[in-house]
Amino acid sequence: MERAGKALHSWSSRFSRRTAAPCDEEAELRQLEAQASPATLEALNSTSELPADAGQAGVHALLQRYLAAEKHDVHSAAQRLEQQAAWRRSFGTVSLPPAGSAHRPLIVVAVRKHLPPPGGDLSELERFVVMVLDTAASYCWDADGASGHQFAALFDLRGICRKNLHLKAVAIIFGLIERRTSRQKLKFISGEAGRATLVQEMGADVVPKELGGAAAATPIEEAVRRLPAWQEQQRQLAQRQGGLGSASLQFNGEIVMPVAEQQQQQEQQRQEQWQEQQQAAVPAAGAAAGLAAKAAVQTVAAYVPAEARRSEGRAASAAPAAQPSALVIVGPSGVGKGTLINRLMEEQRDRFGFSCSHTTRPPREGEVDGVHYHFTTHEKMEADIAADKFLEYAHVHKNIYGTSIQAVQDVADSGRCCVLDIDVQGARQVRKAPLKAIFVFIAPPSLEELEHRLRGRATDSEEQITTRLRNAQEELRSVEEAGLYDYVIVNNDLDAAYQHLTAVAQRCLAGEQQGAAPPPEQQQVGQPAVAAAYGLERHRGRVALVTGAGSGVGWELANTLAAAGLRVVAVSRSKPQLEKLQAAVLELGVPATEFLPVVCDISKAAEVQALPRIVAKRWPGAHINIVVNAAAAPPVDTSLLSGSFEAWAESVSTNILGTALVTREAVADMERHGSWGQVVNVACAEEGSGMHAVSKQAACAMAQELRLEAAVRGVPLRRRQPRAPLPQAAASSSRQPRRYMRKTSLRQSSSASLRLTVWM
Ligand SMILES: Nc1nc2c(ncn2[C@@H]2O[C@H](COP(=O)(O)OP(=O)(O)O)[C@@H](O)[C@H]2O)c(=O)[nH]1
Ligand SMILES: Nc1ncnc2c1ncn2[C@@H]1O[C@H](COP(=O)(O)OP(=O)(O)O)[C@@H](O)[C@H]1O
Repeated sequence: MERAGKALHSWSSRFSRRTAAPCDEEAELRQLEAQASPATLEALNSTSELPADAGQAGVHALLQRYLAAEKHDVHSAAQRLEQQAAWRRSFGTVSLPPAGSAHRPLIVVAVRKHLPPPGGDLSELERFVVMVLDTAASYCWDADGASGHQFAALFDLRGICRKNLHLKAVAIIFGLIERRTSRQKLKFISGEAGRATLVQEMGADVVPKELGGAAAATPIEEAVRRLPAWQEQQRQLAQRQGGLGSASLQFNGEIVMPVAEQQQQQEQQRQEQWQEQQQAAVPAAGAAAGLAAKAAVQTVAAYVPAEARRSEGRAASAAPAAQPSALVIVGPSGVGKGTLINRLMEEQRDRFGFSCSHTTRPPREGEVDGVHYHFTTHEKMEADIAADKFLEYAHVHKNIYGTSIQAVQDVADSGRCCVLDIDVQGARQVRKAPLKAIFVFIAPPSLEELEHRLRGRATDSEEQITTRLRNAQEELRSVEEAGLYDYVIVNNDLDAAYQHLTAVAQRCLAGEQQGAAPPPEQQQVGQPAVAAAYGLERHRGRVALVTGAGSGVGWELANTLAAAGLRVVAVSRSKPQLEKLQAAVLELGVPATEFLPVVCDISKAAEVQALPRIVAKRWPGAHINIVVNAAAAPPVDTSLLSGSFEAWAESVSTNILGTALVTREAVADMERHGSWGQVVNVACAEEGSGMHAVSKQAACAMAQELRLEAAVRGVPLRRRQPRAPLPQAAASSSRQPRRYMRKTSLRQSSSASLRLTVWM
C-alpha cells in the first residue's frame, strides 16, 4: 500500500512537471468528472493503469493524465476517456462459474486489430495483459489452497489475420504470456474439435455462448470488481464441504489459446507432409538399429509411436493413424481410483480396456481372478519379474503388484486405450518406459475424507487402513515431482472428478502424450572414432539441431555430428539440399532413424516453435540438447551504401532474428526438460561486409546478452575455452575454423535444473 502510494506520487509528480501551463486543475477535474459517464468513472477505480489501492487520489491523477494528453481541453479528454473505457470493455470477458461448480473461471481476451486503443500507446496494452495474467495467476496460486480455484485465460486470436495483424501488440501479449506461464500449461486450440474439447474441459457453465458454451460473460473490469465477493462465496462453500486439506496439492492453471486456424493448419500440414515423406523413406534395416532393444519395447510395440514402428520395417498402412495413449491412474488407496475407472469402463467399454495387474495380495470379497487382478504367489511373481515379464512392479502395502507386458499388450491388440491403476513407484517406472501415456494423479479433498472412505469401504483390516493412510502421505508428496504427472484431479465431487477424467481420457484416445519423459536408453550408433576425434563422445545419442544445414558450414557440421553418433535435426529452407544431405549422411552408415531433416524458415516464429514438437514426435522422450546456429542469408547485395533493402532485411531476419528465435526455442526446450545443453553460434565478428557483417557482429553481441539474461535468471556464468576446434569437416569451408567459435559456459550453482552452455 505504502509502496503503491509512493509509486503513484512519483508518477503524478513526473506528470505535473511535464504539464505545460499552470491551470485550475481542481475545476478541470470537476468538469471532466461531470462529463464522464458514471460507469466509466466507476471502472477507473479498478483499472489496471493504477497501482493497487491508489484510491480517489489515483483516479484523479489518472484523469489529470487524460487532461494533459488533450492539452487541457476537457471535452476532448472526456471523449478520449469514454473511448478508452469502451475499448477496455470490449477487450474481453470473464465468466465465473456458478456456486458449487467444479469449473474454473475463464478469462476470455479477444485479440483483435484494434488491440491498442485508437491513438493509444502499447504500454497500456502491456499493463492490461499483465493484469489479466496476474488475476489468473493470483487465483491459481490461491494462498491457502482452501478453495483450490484456478483461472484459465483464453486468448481468442480468431479475429487476427494477415491483413489486420498488429504484430507488435501480439508480440507483447505472447511475450508476457511466455514469461508468466510454463509452456506445459499453454494449449493451442483450433477448429471444431478444439472448441468441443474446450467446452468439455472448461465446462459449459464457464465457456461463453459464442464459443459453444452456455455462460454469460461479464466484461473484465466489472468481473474484477466482483471477484473478491465471488471468491469469498466459493471459499465458504469449500469450507462447508471439507476443503482441500493438503497445501501440497496446489497447482497452477492453464492458458488456453485458440490460434489463427488457417496459419496453424498450414504450418502443421507442411511439416507433417515432410515428416511423412522422411519417415516413409527410412530403410528398414538401418532403422532397427536405432530402436531400444529392451524386451518392453519390442513387446508393447503397439504403443511405440507410429513413426518408430514404421522404421522397424512394418507396413505403415497396418498402423492406425493415432494409436491411443495409455491412461495411467495413480493415487492413494481409498481415493476413488477404482470407482472412477469402473465408471469409465462401464460407459466406454469399447474404447477403454483395463490392464489387469498381478498381485500377491489375497482377493477381497467379490474380486474375480483375471478381472480385478491376476492373484498370484510371491514365488511365481518373483520368477516372472526375473523373466522380464513385467513392464513395472512395486512392493505396495506389504504386497507385490505389477503390470505385465502381456496385460498392456492384450488391451493394445484390441485397439482400445489401456487404463493402468498403479502406485507411485510403478508410475515412475512407466514414465521411463517407452510407453506413450498420460499420467493422472487422483487426490483426496483431505486426509480425513480419505480415512473416512477407506473405513466406509469396509474391505481392509484396521492394520491395513493404518498402513494405507501412512503411505498416502508419502504418495501425496509425489504430486510435486517434476514431470511425473500430467494432471491432478481432486476427487471431491465424484461427478466433477469423473468429468475431468473423461476429458483427459479423450486426449488419450487422440493419442496425445504429455509431460517430460526421460529419454529411453539409446543404443549408441555412429562412429566412435569420429566422436573421439572431435571430443564429442559424451554427446553421442544426444539431439543436435543444426540450422543452415543445406550448405556450407551447417552442412558439414550436420554431417559430422551425425557421423559421430549424435541424433541430428538438420534444418534448412531448401528441401532439395536436405535430401542431398540425407543421402550423404546415410551413405556414411548413419541409421535413418537418427537423422531428421526439417524444412523450416528460421525467420518465421511459428515454424521455429514447431521444432521441439517435431523432435519429440520423432524421438519420444528426447528433446533438443544442442543447437548449432549456422544459418545465414547469402552475403550478396548487402553493401550499406549500394545494397538492396531486401538483402538487408534477409540478413537481419535470418542472421539475427532467426538465430535468436532458434536459440530461444531450443533453450526453452532444454529448460522444460530440466536439462543442460549447448548453444553454438557460428559467427565471426570480422566476417563479410555491409549488412551481412553488421548482422554477424550482432550475432556475436547476442552471446553477451544471453549471458546477462541467464545471470538474471540465476544461472551464473563461467567462461571456458573450447575443448575442441570445430570438426575438421568445417575447416573445408572458406573460413578459418577456430575463429568461428568462442565458447562460454553458463552453469547453475545449486539444484541444477538448468545448465546452459553458450558457445560463441
Ligand atoms: N506398481 C503397481 N501398483 C499397483 C498395481 N496394481 C495396483 N497397484 C496399486 O497398489 C495399491 C493397492 O491396490 P489395492 O490392493 O487394489 O488396494 P486399493 O487401492 O486400496 O483398492 C494401489 O495404489 C494400486 O494403484 C500394479 O500393477 N503395479
Ligand atoms: N467422490 C467421492 N465421494 C465420496 N466417496 C467416494 C468418492 N469417490 C469414491 N468414493 C468411495 O470411496 C471408497 C474408496 O473408493 P475406491 O474406488 O475403492 O478407491 P481406490 O480404488 O482408490 O482404492 C469407495 O467406497 C467409494 O465408493
